[in-house]
Amino acid sequence: MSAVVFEAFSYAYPGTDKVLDHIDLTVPRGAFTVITGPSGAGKTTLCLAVCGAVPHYFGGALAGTVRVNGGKTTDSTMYNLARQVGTVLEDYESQLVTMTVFEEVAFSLENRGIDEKETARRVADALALVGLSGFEDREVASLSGGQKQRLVIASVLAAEPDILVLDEPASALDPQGAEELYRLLGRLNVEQGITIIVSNMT
Ligand SMILES: Nc1ncnc2c1ncn2[C@@H]1O[C@H](COP(=O)(O)OP(=O)(O)OP(=O)(O)O)[C@@H](O)[C@H]1O
Repeated sequence: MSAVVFEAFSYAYPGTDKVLDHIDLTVPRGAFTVITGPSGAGKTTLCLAVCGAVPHYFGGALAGTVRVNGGKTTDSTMYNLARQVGTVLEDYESQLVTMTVFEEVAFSLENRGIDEKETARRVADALALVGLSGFEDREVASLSGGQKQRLVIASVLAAEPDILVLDEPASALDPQGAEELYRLLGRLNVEQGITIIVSNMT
């Protein structure tokens, strides 16, 4: 079974013309896929379709289907999809909701009723994966932009998704930061077997 399959998928936001028109795309399990296109091409919308925000959050009109791990996104909830798909928005700072690094990664786990011991294990593992071990007590506001982005990646990894979607993750990074980010994503792909989908401006 493929990780993500778009089948003749078209989509318009409420009140707009089609933003995506008849997309056919198969992302095999374990792939590292880069979606490129100019500004306004629909890269963000495509990312939002994988995590289910399109159409669950935005509404709008659609045709065709998007399947994640075989199931249609429209048959699932965003909550259930979040366990399968970790999403890092281009404006990743908007995903940060707590004071400290530990709380940030623990937040969604505690909301799901995962016990303290398992939460501590997952937080430690996720922070280690992104190179933020030892940052647990740091205030989120004190981190650099790149560190904040890695914290968001750790927060979504703590849910142990098998697919990671990142919308233009390098857009706010300098060349060295972008290289480090892609090295991290490569490790997550090769060592953790996570399917990666990244959008990137051409
Ligand atoms: N919430 C929304 N409501 C209405 N139209 C939208 C919304 N979000 C995006 N659009 C429109 O959908 C089209 C595709 O936008 P999208 O953000 O997916 O493109 P993009 O390729 O990610 O662009 P960029 O590289 O500039 O971020 C654009 O014409 C945009 O104006």
